[in-house]
Amino acid sequence: MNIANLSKARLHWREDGNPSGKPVVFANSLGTDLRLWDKIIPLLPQSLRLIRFDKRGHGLSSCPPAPYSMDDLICDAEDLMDHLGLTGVVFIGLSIGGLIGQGLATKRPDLIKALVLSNTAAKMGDAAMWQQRIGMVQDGALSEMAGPILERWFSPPFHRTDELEAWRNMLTRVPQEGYWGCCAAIADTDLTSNLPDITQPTLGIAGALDGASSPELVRATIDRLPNAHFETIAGVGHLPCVEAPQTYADLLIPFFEEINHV
Ligand SMILES: O=C(O)CC1=CCC(=O)O1
Repeated sequence: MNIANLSKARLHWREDGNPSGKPVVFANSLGTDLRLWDKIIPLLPQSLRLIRFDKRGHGLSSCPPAPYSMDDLICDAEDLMDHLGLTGVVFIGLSIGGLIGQGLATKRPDLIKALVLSNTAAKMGDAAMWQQRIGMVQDGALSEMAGPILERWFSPPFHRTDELEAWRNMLTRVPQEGYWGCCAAIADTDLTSNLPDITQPTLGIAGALDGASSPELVRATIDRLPNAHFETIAGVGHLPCVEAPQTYADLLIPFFEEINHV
């Protein structure tokens, strides 16, 4: 098991592919850990160095006292990449992971060569909605909230699969403090004014049935980036890497080729 003891947190991370290959770093969504990418990793070129991590308060990483700021989450990812000696990274961030990616792209352009912004936006939801969610989680209601959250994560057909229960388990076992700490970071974040400065090549991905970040919302962010293009995956919700892994990989691989990252 790999644990990096960083300046503000201890992060659990995992590496697949070729340790000497070009680096790709994956960042997960709220309520998920690095297993979010389990189906994607084997579909990608194994010549790449494929690194994923549990953000603070999730998975096997430490759970510092909440609330967290987006700067904390960006700093954790930056520290991890520096700890691993990475440069020229393709950073793939889903949802809150995409907010981290947007922040890193302008803070550390030396580190981030290109971005995949999946099911994310420069601003996600409004502060009142997040404050309500924080209150409910602090009252111990994460299990009760799981139904509506899973409806945003997955399409109706996926809800009839045996896998759904496993994702419910992942979500409801997130430490309360880790979950609401990340909600607080999202509530306070609006990166809209940074978008024109994200000059790295970017692939935007949306899920046609995403109830958390609609294709219109994702597109509104991607359209403001100087060097980006946008794709929508049909029939999937907020976590297309889980519901349609082959389609997702079929978007990533040509993007890697286009930016000479294979
Ligand atoms: O839990 C949700 O509603 C989906 C989500 C919002 C931000 C994130 O990372 O996931």
